Amino acid sequence: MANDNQNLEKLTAAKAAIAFVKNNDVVGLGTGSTATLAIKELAKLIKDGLKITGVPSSEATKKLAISLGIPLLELGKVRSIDVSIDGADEFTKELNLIKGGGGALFREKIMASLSKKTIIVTDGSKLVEKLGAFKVPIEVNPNAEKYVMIKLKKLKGKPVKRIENGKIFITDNQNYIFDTDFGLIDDPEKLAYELNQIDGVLGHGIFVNLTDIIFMAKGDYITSYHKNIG
Ligand SMILES: O=C(CO)[C@H](O)[C@H](O)COP(=O)(O)O
Repeated sequence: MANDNQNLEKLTAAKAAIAFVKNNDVVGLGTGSTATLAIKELAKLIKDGLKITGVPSSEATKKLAISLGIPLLELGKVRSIDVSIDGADEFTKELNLIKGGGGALFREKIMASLSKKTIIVTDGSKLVEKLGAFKVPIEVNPNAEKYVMIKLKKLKGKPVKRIENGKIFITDNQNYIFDTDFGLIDDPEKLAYELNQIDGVLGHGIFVNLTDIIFMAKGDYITSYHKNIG
């Protein structure tokens, strides 16, 4: 459970990202508590006259955006997104991420892939030296449950099917999530590639080469991490 300081940090990071949204932009709307704060800030600007079209990355975000009166386009119908704002469960200074704590990783990855600029917003607890303390969420078609389990174990993963409130967690795409412990991950790009090769895996929470800027707020300070374009 986030404490008050963490909530304040999330809001600070969210506000820093909102400054990148311009009039008439198509804006990718992330999922989770930090993205929610960004979406609420965006809604305030819309009330003050900013014109944008949002693209939600989950059914929960869609519901929130509709309740705030944000005009929307479906993710599957857009060719390009100007800027997207989302949270993360872990990140490194190389701008590699683990996402999917909320189970929205597949649509979040499509959103990031369509985005000209992807901005990640976090409180001070998400920066790590190496990814992997947070178990990698993997979205699995139920028909491939046992097959994918075997494949993940071959990759030295320890998958656990996600349960929430005593029930099997079902994603917006009607799939399972396997939270998978790979230990600390030396080569996220390699693991991402290997997971992509498994039939029955719709997506996974390792995001490599998909982020442009990360705003992390810690206490009174905000730090930004930028993609190395040199
Ligand atoms: O990937 C996500 C949802 O699938 C979230 O962005 C991630 O879990 C971070 O959430 P929060 O901002 O609540 O800490």
